[in-house]
Amino acid sequence: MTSLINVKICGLTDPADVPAALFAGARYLGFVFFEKSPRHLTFGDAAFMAATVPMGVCKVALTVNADNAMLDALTEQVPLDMLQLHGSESPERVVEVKARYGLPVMKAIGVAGPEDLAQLDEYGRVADQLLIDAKPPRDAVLPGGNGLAFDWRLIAGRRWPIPWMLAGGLTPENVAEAIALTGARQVDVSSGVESSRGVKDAQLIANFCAAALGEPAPFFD
Ligand SMILES: O=C(O)c1ccccc1NCC(=O)[C@H](O)[C@H](O)COP(=O)(O)O
Repeated sequence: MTSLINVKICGLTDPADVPAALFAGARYLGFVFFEKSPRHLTFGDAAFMAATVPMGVCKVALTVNADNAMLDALTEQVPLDMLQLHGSESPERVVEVKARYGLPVMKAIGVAGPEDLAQLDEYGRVADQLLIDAKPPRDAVLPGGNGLAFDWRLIAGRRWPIPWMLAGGLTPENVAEAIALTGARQVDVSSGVESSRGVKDAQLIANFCAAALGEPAPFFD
């Protein structure tokens, strides 16, 4: 039976992370292009990993306030299926990026309180998908990938204009509850499937996907 939940494993850093995520059933793989991140990839490394991803699995490039020169080089050198804009890109910039690269755009929105929810409708008019993440702390180095959750009750029962993904502090232990509470049909994880910062763990990836998909987790010896 096909599961109704799509999982995105974000911040793959090792070529072995690709088969680990695919075996676990992930439908989206995220590659980070942000130099301050422990998950940052060169275009060459990302292209090598992306070449091993079968059709039907979405290769997502995550960028932060990237300019056209950076995105031109990225899209020329790495085969991609989606761009994730994880900075303070305006709705106008989302429209521009969609038109220039012809790729679907997922806009990340940081949520900490009810005041952050108005922008969901605004970006819902221009993006192809939304990624609803925890707003980073004021002094955070990274705008995402911090392993922090937000209060899921803020978005429980919400009506969504476009497909969306729940992110932020998800783990194998809490993802089923997060899905039940928010009604998310897509979930994203990075820190929650790492053995140390920036290092993905095949068992944790399997545990996360199994918990999200409502299946028993396989055990790797
Ligand atoms: O993951 C990063 O290093 C990163 C760096 C810069 C901007 C965004 C980043 N990650 C964004 C993601 O899509 C993460 O998967 C999402 O924030 C959830 O992360 P986590 O809370 O660690 O599961």
